[in-house]
Amino acid sequence: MARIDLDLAHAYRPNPTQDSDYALLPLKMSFRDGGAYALLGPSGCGKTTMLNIISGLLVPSQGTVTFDGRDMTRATPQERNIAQVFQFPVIYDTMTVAENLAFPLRNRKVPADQIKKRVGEIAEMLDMSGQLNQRAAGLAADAKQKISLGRGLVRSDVSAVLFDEPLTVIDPHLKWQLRRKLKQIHRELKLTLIYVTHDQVEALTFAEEVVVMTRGKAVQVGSADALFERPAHTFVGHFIGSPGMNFLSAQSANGTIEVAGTPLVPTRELPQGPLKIGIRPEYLRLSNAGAAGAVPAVAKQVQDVGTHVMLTVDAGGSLLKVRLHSDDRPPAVGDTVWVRVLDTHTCYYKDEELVA
Ligand SMILES: Nc1ncnc2c1ncn2[C@@H]1O[C@H](COP(=O)(O)OP(=O)(O)OP(=O)(O)O)[C@@H](O)[C@H]1O
Repeated sequence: MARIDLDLAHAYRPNPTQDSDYALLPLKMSFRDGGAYALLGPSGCGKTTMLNIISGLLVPSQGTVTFDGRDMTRATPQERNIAQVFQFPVIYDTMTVAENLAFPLRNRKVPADQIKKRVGEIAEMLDMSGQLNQRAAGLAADAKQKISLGRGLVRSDVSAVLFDEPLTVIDPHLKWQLRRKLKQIHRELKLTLIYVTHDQVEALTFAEEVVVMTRGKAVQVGSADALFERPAHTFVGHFIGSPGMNFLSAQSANGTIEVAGTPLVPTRELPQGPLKIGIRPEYLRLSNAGAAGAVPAVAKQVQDVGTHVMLTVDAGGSLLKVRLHSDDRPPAVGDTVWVRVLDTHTCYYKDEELVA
């Protein structure tokens, strides 16, 4: 296993001049030895480009990739000793499950008794012990993908295991099980794992640290908790959470902050000038008229989603989602309600970056 450091940028076209010419804008990032990471972001944000640069399938157009301080920028995937699991199964149909799992170890001339032991362990972790002697050809797509996962995880001497959307072909129920399984496997095997996905649930369940990417930029690297509580960029606020964070324009001057036409007293020291405040639907509370930190709003939609009621309100022209608590009385559409927009969970943004 290895610590992986990136200090690079990548453009697929020659002579990049503007930001949009880059698939990856200049970035510096470290992946800790033994850490579990997810690269999360919408289609086209640069996840696969970053993964291919780490694996050695792609040489960055500028900068370096180092493994434990050694320059690996131009090293092949074999020289980097990387295992990869792709979206679709890469296995040998004519071999049995056990032979497939053993293949990466046989290639490395690992002694037979060690192979047997390791294959047994991996099969057990993936609930495949009963299928070891079956031919891969007869198995369903998700069983085949489990073999691919197993082949990625079977060697304990790899620098890292890279996964590119590995659960795409798996049915939803099994997907849920496998996500948990991978997390458990990570705890047991302590391999460095880097996992690409555009699915936030997948990223947040699997990874200790999630790298959130948008338009060639890694905008935040953090735990699920940090991404939820303190999004470093408004994009992270929007992208993480269901629904995402609410944003309201605000104006800060001389110790007051005007939000949706209402002057409020901030509980924190804030920079002067135009700001955005961000507050999650889970933290936005209904309050009494005129309460500290609250603004008036008009109820636009009241939606019972089973576990809770989701209220949509219009506060000075901005629509906000409020997740009602069990003791809140849902208003009727058209009612004026007061919502507390300033509290300890409120985040403040200037030019889309978190400032307080
Ligand atoms: N071989 C290539 N040649 C030219 N441009 C490319 C190439 N591969 C990717 N790109 C561009 O680079 C940008 C980043 O693509 P990348 O595949 O890394 O994104 P992604 O986040 O993995 O997206 P997806 O989830 O759709 O795979 C996109 O604008 C894409 O069109």
